[in-house]
Parts: sequence; structure tokens; C-alpha cells
Amino acid sequence: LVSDCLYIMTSEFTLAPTEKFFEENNYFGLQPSNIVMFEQRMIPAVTFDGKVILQGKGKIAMAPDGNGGLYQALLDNKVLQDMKKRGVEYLHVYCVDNILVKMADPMFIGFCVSKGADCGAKVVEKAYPAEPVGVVCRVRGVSQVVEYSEIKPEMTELRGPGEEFVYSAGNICNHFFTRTFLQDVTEKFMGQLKQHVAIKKVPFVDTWGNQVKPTKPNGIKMEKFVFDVFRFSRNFVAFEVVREDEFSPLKNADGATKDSPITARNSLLAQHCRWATSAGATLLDEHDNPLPPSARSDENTVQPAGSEAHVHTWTKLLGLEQLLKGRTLTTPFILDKKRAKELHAQ
Ligand SMILES: CC(=O)N[C@H]1[C@@H](OP(=O)(O)O)O[C@H](CO)[C@@H](O)[C@@H]1O
Repeated sequence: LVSDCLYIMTSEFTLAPTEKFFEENNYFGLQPSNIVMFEQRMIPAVTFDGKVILQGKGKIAMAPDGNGGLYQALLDNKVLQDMKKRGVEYLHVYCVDNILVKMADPMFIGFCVSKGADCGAKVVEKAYPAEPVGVVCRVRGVSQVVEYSEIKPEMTELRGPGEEFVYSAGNICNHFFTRTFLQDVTEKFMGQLKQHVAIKKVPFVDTWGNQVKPTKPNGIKMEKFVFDVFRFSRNFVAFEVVREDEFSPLKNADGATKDSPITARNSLLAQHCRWATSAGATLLDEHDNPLPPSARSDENTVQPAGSEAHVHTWTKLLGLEQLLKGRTLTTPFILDKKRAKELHAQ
């Protein structure tokens, strides 16, 4: 049973803008009553010697408690009760900064359910040793993620007999949980979730009351990590996916060479071109010339094994073949509901 229920955890800063964005976009076609937004907690930021930081006169600098604040927020907002009432048993939890995320991906959920897992993670092969992704691995037999900020650099460099990375399973912050596992976490394991240290620049007021924007890190934000519950799982599974189809993170502003709004848009566009081509369409540029292969693929990437089959499966799932097979389309081509109706009628 697939439910189109969307639970969105925001911070104090992002709740109102997120609500507004959904309202303005007509809830993207979902029932507003099926979208539940709730806030995570905020905790004080502290100096390196543990003192609270004043952000303004009489105002303590606060920061969200990390994506692992999810579990406390589920409790605070009675979200698990809501899920139970709606009959939601399986969850796909993901971080919002990956444009290629496949929400409630039936293949991932199906894989986890068929393995009887209570907890799972999608991974991609790490691209280079210092890539800022956590690695899914076992530490003394226990499945977990070791975060990029906490792994020793020499461990990231380790290679196996075929020159492959030993710690190669990059976490893309796409997790599967059963509702009962989350129930267990909130009832039994919350107290065991570690605090991690993030060293950050925290704006403050100095002793003379001047507002200071530090240029180098001056404080510590304590964060919990969403994947820290993996170690409580009784049956954890990892599901490797093709990076090009599933992971294009947005971490930097435009102008950066990677993981920016531009690279995210290009990744999505390239994916849609691959889907259309696989559905049997011929794509033309604005001068009616065939679209060059580079437009259909992220720069410098070799098509990894399994990619074609994956693209084909999604093309089928989305019903693109019926709409696009044998058609010649001039790009940019926007396939919305109205266009789909027209194509169906032709
Ligand atoms: C605590 C947490 O979830 N960290 C995640 C998360 O990192 P951030 O740099 O915090 O966005 O997203 C990465 C993938 O984009 C993943 O590799 C990493 O493990």
C-alpha cells in the first residue's frame, strides 16, 4: 500500500517559508491534509570552552539540533501516532538537498521490505577519498555510518586488491525505516544518541554591544545525526544505486564548481533527457539539431553498469513510453499534465 503522505521536518527558521512555498505551489498536487510539517528543536551554540554565545543583547545563539533531531521531533509532535492512524508502516526518509531523490522509491522500499529489514540506506560508490559523504560500514560488526567529518583521512584512502576503495559505500542520506523501528528508537534508544561537534562561525555581540560576524569559526554547534540509529537495527540493509541517477547534492551557492544550483539543474535535465531517449523519443535542440550526447549525461561521467536498465525501469514506471515513443521533440520540452493529455489524444 503506497500512501502519498509527506512529513516534513523543518527548523524554527524554515517552517513558515516552507509552508508558504507549498501553498503558493498548490501543494504540488498533493492533498494538503496529507502534508504534515513539524519543527525540530533548537539548542544553544557554545564557545570552544563551553560558554553560551550571545547572538544579541539578551538573546542566546541557538541552532537546530541536527538531522538526528528527527527522533525527538517525532515524539514532541506525536508524529508516529499520526502515522499509525493513517496506516503508514514503511518510511522513506531523505535530506532535502538532493535534486535526484526518488521519493518513496518503490524499488528501494520493495528491496528493504523483501529483505525483512527494519532499517536501510541507499549508497553510491564514493568518487574520491575526500568526498564529503559519510560511509556505510560495519564497526566491530555493527552497521553504521561513519561521517566524513569524523573518519581518519588515511582510512578514506585504503584500497582493496582491485584498487577499489575499502570504504566505498557513500551515504546519500536516503534511509528506509519501518514505523515500528522508529517507535522502538523513540521509546528505548533516544538517550543513547550521541552529540556530534560541528565547528562553525556563530555571529555574536561583543562586550561593547557591537554585532560581530566572525570570519573564522568561533563556536561549536552540537548536532545529532539521523543515521546514528542504524546501530539499533536488527536487520540493516544497504542498497547501492547509480550516482548519475540518484545523487546530485546541493551544498554550495552558484559560482562554486560543484554541488551548486546549476549543477543540480543540469543533473535533473540530463536525467530527464535520458528518460525521454530511453522511452524512444528523439530530442532536438532549438535549431532542430539532434541533442548532443553531452546534454544527456553529466559531464565526464561514464555510464556505470546497470544504469541503462535502471533508466529503462523508471521510464516504464513513469509511463513515458506510451507518451513519447517514436516522437521527435524540440527542447526545451515541458511534459506537464496538459501536454501529457494532448500526447495521449494524438
Ligand atoms: C549527518 C548526515 O546525515 N550527514 C550526511 C549529509 O551531509 P551534510 O554535509 O550534513 O549535508 O549528507 C551527505 C550526502 O549529501 C551524507 O553523505 C552525509 O553522511
